[in-house]
Amino acid sequence: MAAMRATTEAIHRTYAGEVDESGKNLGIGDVGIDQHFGWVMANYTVPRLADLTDRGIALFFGRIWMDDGEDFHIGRRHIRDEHGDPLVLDWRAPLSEQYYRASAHDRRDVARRRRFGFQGARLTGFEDENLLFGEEVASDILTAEIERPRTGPMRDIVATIQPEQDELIRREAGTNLCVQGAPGTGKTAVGLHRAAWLLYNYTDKLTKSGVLVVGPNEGFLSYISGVLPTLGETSVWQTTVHQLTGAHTAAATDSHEAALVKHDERMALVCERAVWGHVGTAADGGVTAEEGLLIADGGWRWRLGLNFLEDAIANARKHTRTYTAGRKAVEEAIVQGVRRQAEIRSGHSPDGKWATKLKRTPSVQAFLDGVWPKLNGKTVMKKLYGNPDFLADATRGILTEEETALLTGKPGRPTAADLLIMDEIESHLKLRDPSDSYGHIVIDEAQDLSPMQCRVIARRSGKGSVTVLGDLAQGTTPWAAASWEDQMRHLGKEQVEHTELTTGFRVPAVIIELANRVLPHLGVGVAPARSIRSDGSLDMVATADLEAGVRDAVAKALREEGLVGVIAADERAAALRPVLEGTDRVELVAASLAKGLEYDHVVVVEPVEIVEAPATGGATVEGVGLRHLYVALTRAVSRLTVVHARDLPAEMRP
Ligand SMILES: Nc1ncnc2c1ncn2[C@@H]1O[C@H](COP(=O)(O)OP(=O)(O)OP(=O)(O)O)[C@@H](O)[C@H]1O
Repeated sequence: MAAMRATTEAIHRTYAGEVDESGKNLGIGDVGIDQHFGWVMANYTVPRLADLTDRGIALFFGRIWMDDGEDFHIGRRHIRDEHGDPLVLDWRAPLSEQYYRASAHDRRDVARRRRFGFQGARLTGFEDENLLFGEEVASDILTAEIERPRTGPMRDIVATIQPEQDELIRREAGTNLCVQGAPGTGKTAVGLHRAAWLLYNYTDKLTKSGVLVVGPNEGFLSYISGVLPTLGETSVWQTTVHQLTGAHTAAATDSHEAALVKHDERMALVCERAVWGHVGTAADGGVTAEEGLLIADGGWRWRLGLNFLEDAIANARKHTRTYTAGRKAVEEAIVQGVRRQAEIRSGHSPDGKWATKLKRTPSVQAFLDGVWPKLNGKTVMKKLYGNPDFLADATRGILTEEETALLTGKPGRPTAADLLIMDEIESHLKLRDPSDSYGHIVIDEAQDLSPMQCRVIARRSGKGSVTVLGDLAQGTTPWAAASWEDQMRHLGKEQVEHTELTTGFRVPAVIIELANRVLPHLGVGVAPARSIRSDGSLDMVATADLEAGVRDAVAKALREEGLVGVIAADERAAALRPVLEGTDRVELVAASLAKGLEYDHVVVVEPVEIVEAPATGGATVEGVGLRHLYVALTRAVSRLTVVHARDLPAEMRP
């Protein structure tokens, strides 16, 4: 890599004089083609030099010997020798698939595979599998990697990607993938590595259209945000659902009941009717059968009949996708109608200037305003929330009267759900610019999205594909999905490959067994995780003084390496803050925010409080507390201590 860097530096030095710091061509040096070439080269070498920086991570982690005698190293990036021949293959290159997928049963022309163990850039060992002789080794290097103490944000797993994960990561770009997986089965890891694989293999298409990763909250994003950059991908935009839907700018909050209605999929129908319901008949435009529409055009007076106008409106309604385009189509039909009359009368066709003038004629504009009034999102929202008759018309047969009564708000001070409604309304008014949608979107914790949130994402996906990751058992929002088929429908994808992951990489068997007791009580038919880990420990501590119990548990946990996460019901977590103040390596997490995170040692505080706690915002959502507990119990990589002063919830008992 040092040699590759030196070559690139030399190229950069040769041409860098031809651009200034902003990358602008200074116009010095050779003229014409040569100058342009120099400019391109100088720009090209800048990101490449950044890419060739030694990050103190081993450049390779595997090697395969093929049946024909060739052998390859597999690593984080491509490395070539001075002749341009590959020394290390990028893990995303097609040939690397053989490294990840070959087995004694399905060798894929691989005779022998070697895994290297590293700490930083220091080689610590290697293990060989002679596939030709049918050897399959339970990898100590994989085990060590999984059990390694966590010191901070999530890391990449390129060195130890498992065959069933690799199979998902490398699905071709057009595939819409939906992955249901129990806690710790590597869903997030698969999603992020898939994003990197796609960008490498479909560079042209995807760097232009963009790849987006959507996560549930800021904490989760900062936990995962380092993975793609270590894989050399800095162009992926990572965002929370709230940022994507603009909810972070919301100025008001809905009651729980109002939010439920506003997030419901039936709201999409309400929005559709609220917009398209504005389309009237020719009579609304002041036209009668006797008179028709009279249009003054210089010295001429044209007349369009009622039937012609009704047909024009019906055609526009049928053939245009957006309301705004519909109005234009009627306007166009009027021009065409008059043009034909003019042609017959004068023998020649009037020009474009004439057409523009005709459209501006007061009678044409008045007709259009009556039949197809100009709208924008704000005016529709205002009418929906401010005009009871309009609201009743828009919701009739779709929502009940009680539900309709909950649809209130101030468009100037929208709630998070109002912004979804606004986005939906706008989608009927105007088509989104196709360049605003992403080539691929990875959606994590997708079970928590409401139908209306899914639809916002769908509109930003357009013709692009998605990787949808989640666990129905960890759904904790009031609108959490009950089925992946429905969720994918809301996301606008019809062709979907569904798959379920059950091998647990995070949580050791003793701990997952405890969590799996809770699973049958969550009302979802998903498969439990089977841990590949037989290590780990579980401690149940009954105490009379909860705070003292937590303090003790944390002190004990700190005797071991790694991060400690203390998870408690939201209110309890706030109360514990002063108790844990100033302790290094300890993070206090409210149960409602623990999703997606992991710690070497987890202390779960008073499970029964987590079960009883209302959902965020004070609402009571049936069963949500138990799901928060399930999430909390599945965050530990090595050790779990459950501290309780009250009885444990019945669902945790054997
Ligand atoms: N092949 C692997 N090699 C090493 N570590 C792995 C592998 N697959 C997953 N892991 C690790 O297992 C842990 C759990 O993975 P991840 O967070 O992706 O699971 P998840 O299914 O998203 O979990 P949750 O449902 O709890 O959010 C992570 O620390 C991840 O790095």
